[in-house]
Amino acid sequence: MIQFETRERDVIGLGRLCIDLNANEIHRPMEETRTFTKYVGGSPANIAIGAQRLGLSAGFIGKVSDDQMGRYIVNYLEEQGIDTSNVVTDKTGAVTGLAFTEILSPEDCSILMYRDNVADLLLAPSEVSEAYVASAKCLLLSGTALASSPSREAVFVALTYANKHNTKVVFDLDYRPYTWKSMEETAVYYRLAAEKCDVIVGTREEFDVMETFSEVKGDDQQTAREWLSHQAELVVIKHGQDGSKAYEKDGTTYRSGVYPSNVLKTFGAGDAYASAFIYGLLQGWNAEQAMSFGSASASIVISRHSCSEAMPTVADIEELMQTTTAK
Ligand SMILES: Nc1ncnc2c1ncn2[C@@H]1O[C@H](COP(=O)(O)OP(=O)(O)OP(=O)(O)O)[C@@H](O)[C@H]1O
Ligand SMILES: O=C(O)C[C@@H](O)[C@H](O)C(=O)CO
Repeated sequence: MIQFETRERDVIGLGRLCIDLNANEIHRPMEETRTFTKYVGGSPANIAIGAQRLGLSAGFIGKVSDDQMGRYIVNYLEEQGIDTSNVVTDKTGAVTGLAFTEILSPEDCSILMYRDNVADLLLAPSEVSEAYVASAKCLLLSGTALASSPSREAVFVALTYANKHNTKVVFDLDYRPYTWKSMEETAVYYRLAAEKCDVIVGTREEFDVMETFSEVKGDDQQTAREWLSHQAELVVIKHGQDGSKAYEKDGTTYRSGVYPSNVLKTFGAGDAYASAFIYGLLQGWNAEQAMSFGSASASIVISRHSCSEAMPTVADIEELMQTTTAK
């Protein structure tokens, strides 16, 4: 079980704050889409919003554009009760990343990302506060924040502060290929970060990317052995509809099934899972209980149109777990 310090704040997200534009006309290609609904997006933003929705106290370290979109994001975070004191506004004319989503079918969804000159990757090392990182029980790091400088260096400064103050780091790999120059670059920086993290969460495919230069070749137990040999106390490997597995340093392993869902769209599952999983760890639950809570949260979010706005409450999750059986 992960032991957290007693702190002012439960979790601080670090990474991108973006806008999701989810097609309203579902089950058709985006070429035929006329209208979208705007939501706050960005995986770490979704996770922080999900955590706050579950009653945790969340904050964020990030950078937004100096325009209506940036202000929309900050306003929304504040409406949710999330601390935005460490969300800075870019002054170089950078823009907000846009994620246009296409829902062709429950199984066939895609995301078109506009991420040129985005503000979130301009977060500077000097904009990461040591005291702020030290004020939280855990830091939620999105792997995409490592995709380019200066955000990359800001991440490593945040990791230094977190390790110094025993702020536990949850590293959600969140691999988004369109943000990286190459898979090799991703592998190098993911490894450097993962070796300084306490919990690592990713899909099998995301671990495969991180293990590009490793002996490990797609085997969950070898993956766990690799990353638990560093600082990590817990490695969680997600397998979509096949559920997820968790591995601890002492060899304990856990498995979680999935809760049947009336799937509208599949994206957002990982963010819902991560926020509820972090909630479980912070309650002192074991990994199996936390994973199950995460799976139930994911089942709810993929049945709804949004990601951030769809994040459930504890009551929502508990009701689903009481009325549905995971498989
Ligand atoms: N079709 C589904 N039905 C029910 N639960 C699902 C489904 N797909 C995913 N989940 C749940 O969500 C969790 C995370 O999903 P997945 O493994 O796809 O991660 P991910 O790829 O990070 O998600 P995302 O699609 O948001 O990027 C799974 O472990 C499972 O519990
Ligand atoms: O993380 C992104 O940049 C895209 C998200 O905003 C979107 O909601 C999603 O893919 C959730 O996983």
